[in-house]
Amino acid sequence: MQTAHEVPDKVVLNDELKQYMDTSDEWISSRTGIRQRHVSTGQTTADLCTSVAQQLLAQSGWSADDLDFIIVATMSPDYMTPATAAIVQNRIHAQHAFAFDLSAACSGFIYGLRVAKDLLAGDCHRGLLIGGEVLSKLVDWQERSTAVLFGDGAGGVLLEQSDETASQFLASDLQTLGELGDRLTAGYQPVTSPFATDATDPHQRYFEMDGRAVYKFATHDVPRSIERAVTASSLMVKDVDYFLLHQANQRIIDQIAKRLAQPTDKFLSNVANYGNTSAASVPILLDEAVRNGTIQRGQTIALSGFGGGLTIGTQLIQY
Ligand SMILES: O=C(O)C1CCN(c2ccc(-c3cc(CO)ccc3Cl)cn2)CC1
Repeated sequence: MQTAHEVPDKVVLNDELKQYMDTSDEWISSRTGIRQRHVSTGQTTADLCTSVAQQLLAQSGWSADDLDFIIVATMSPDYMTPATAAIVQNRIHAQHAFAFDLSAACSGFIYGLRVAKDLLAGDCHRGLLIGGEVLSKLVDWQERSTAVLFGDGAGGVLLEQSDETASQFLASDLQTLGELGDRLTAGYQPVTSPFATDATDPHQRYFEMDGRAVYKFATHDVPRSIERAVTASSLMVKDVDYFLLHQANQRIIDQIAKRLAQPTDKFLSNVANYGNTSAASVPILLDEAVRNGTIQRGQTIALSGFGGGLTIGTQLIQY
């Protein structure tokens, strides 16, 4: 499993946000653990994902012609159509790959791992799964409760059909709580036409979040998802070497560690540097942990995403 990531060069420190809203480094860092985030100055989700795809091919030695599929997990695509994955497919000239986007917000990369695993169990031999976001275009930069939380970036993996890859994927647990969907919304597109007479949904294009509700959901339901995946893998929570959770908020990560009764040093974290990058957060964290040697071959890793939908996804892997 090759890993790679790409973030915009522009770094915005917490204190720089004081120019746009009433906030402070102290509030942001104490309540979220975030100290900075990378923000696009013009790069699109497709741009970031294309860079990740090019890195993955260069690292693996495979050519774009060898790819059977490209999946981009994103809640911030460049267009409704073409899919961001299709833009990437064109740019890297992966002429034999079918390409599609997957929309599951912060669980998108984990949902994508399940889809990719099933494709590789069939007639597909090689593919890319990339989580990519430019959330800065979905943020109301005057709304301090949400604007301080998010960042831009992309991360991904090149997966191949092999006995090793098949054995790497242990159990997964994917859940959607649609009844809580309105607790976290972004990118609403109202019905507009000469015939539109009914009142449209009050939601808007920018992020809106019931922080308390999403916080409670994350701290209650994510531990349960991890426990289901671990049990289904005939393992115990203590057998997991590292937990790579969606990087939304350090207090949430610490609370999940407490509920699982596991030491916090098993829970890798880079939320301080990137903020919440939704579908990109787990693959960025995975790539950094592989590159800095934290994650070693043979270790048991729990990958968990959670957020919009509301969704949860946990994938256990034997790295
Ligand atoms: O302490 C405070 O006042 C607030 C309390 C609420 N907080 C939250 C709450 C939820 C999220 C969040 C967001 C997403 C969206 O991708 C997904 C998953 C989560 Cl768990 C992030 N922060 C921030 C600090």
